[in-house]
Amino acid sequence: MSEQANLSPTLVLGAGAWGTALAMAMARNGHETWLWGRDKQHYLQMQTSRENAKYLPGIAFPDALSVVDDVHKAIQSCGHVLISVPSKAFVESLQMIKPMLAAKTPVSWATKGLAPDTGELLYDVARSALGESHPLAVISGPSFAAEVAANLPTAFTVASEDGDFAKQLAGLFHSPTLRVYTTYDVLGVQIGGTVKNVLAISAGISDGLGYGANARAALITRGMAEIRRLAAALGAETETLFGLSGIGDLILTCTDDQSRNRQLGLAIGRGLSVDDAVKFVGKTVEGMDAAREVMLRARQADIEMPIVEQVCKILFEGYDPRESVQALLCREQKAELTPPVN
Ligand SMILES: NC(=O)C1=CN([C@@H]2O[C@H](COP(=O)(O)OP(=O)(O)OC[C@H]3O[C@@H](n4cnc5c(N)ncnc54)[C@H](O)[C@@H]3O)[C@@H](O)[C@H]2O)C=CC1
Ligand SMILES: O=C(CO)COP(=O)(O)O
Repeated sequence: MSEQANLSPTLVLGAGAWGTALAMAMARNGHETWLWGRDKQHYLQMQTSRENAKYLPGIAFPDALSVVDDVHKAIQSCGHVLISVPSKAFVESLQMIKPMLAAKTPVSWATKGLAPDTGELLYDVARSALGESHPLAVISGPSFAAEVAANLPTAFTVASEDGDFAKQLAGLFHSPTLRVYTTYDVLGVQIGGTVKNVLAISAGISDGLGYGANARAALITRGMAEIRRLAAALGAETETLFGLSGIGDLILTCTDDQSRNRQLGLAIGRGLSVDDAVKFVGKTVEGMDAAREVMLRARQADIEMPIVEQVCKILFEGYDPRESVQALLCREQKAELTPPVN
């Protein structure tokens, strides 16, 4: 993509919390931004009230943000599409835009997760669905939608193999309250953003059981070791995992109750069944699907991810969370670091 290409207007697909917050951030910078959600009633509400009362109540849309109804027309005339739907709707969104997308229109997404069932990285899914002509990018990092919408200081990362696209996309968001970094390591950014959701469930379970700060710190640190193992096996840069989309997002979601993944874990740890905990949270919890898919990728790569494995056992096999903690503690003694072999 050339440095002069124009990304404006951006069409944001998915009027949930994160799509809306990202649309507001771009529009606040004066970039024309179109927001589309699939629900007609929701569209009418946003159109009339100039806010997204369902997900981000009380925060007015900037003037440069328009809510659009005719998605087909919008896809044909936008300069860039940003997808912000849950991972289970990602493929469906690509299929919807594909027939209408102009040949080289850049596509980015803020979805965190893997493709359902196959565990494919969304970058690979998007590349094979859309072909080679579209610049692609992933947005990820420690960023709760409500804080971005409220204009609180935030930093996140844009990853693309196309450096010009990464720079221009980052530029749409960059502001005195939003620092946006770029990277070429799309693999590392996606792995960090996916696995941290599973680990946030584990941290929530531990806190819900009443275990202390030591246990939480151990889960974060050993969870990071699991992310590193998977990332290394798939060919990501280790450095990425020490950045915003790795350790940054892991800390955020494991420690703050705004995280829906952590909320699910807390509810399970406090004694709700998994089904009741899902109902209780009542929001998008990406770590549920991700747990299964991450485990699939770990088995394919023949690496150990014991915390993710225990989360899967609790979520899908009816394990008692206390038994899972015991299983983790009773693993054979291990070295954290062994001396280099000369
Ligand atoms: N909320 C947050 O703070 C952040 C969320 N994310 C990620 O962004 C993605 C979206 O999350 P949220 O916006 O928070 O979820 P949300 O639950 O607030 O909203 C999801 C939206 O997607 C819509 N949707 C579902 N299927 C759709 C389809 N097939 N076509 C069009 N729209 C569809 C829903 O109607 C809903 O409006 C997730 O992968 C999440 O992990 C990433 C960073 C921050
Ligand atoms: O990814 C997020 C913040 O970076 C949002 O986390 P939750 O999906 O757990 O709420």
